[in-house]
Amino acid sequence: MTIIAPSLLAADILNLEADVKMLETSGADWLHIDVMDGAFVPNINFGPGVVESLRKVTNLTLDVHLMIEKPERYIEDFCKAGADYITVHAEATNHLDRTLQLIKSYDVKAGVVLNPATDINVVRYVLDKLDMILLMSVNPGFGGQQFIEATYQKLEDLTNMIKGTNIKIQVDGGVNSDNAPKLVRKGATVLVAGSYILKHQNPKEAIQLLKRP
Ligand SMILES: O=C(CO)[C@H](O)[C@H](O)COP(=O)(O)O
Ligand SMILES: [Co+2]
Repeated sequence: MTIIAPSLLAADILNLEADVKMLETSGADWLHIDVMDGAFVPNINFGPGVVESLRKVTNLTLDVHLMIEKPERYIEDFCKAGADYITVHAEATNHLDRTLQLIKSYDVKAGVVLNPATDINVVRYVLDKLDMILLMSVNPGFGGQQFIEATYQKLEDLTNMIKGTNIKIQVDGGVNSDNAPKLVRKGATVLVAGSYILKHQNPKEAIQLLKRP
């Protein structure tokens, strides 16, 4: 069954707890928390304090997507705040292997994120340290962007590369009920969707449509 992770980037920040409860009752499996530093991406939002507050109000898996330069500086803070998964951009650190080891030292699940133009070969020699690989299907920094079609081929190539492992493949950016079935067919196991779910008039129906095989 595909895991659906609504992105809180599209939530009502002044009513975050209400949106979290609504997503729980609507069938969300995880919560995807986008963290942006205004340097790696041209936007700024949540820090570890928000993750800590979310941890107090939900038992859903907290999936933290770090869009920050040198993420190794903040791994301890996000692990202690209660993250279940932390994904770091391969493009944002000079020490990917060491950063993944650091995440795992806190007994938190570790993942690598690849921007649309980044080759999948950058994860080839760290597969043993990965619980998840996140393919960005938009350029990171903003919600509500259009899905990049080249993601399908990249996903197919990545699915072949990790065959025989338990690594999850997550796709993030412009995901909706039109592209979800093809993404799942090509190997995606976790779908992130912000605008599609949170701007839908019936988020429960939106989540069901994304889960449809
Ligand atoms: O990482 C992200 C942006 O950098 C978001 O998770 C992503 O854009 C989700 O939003 P949407 O589904 O609206 O595209
Ligand atoms: Co994201």
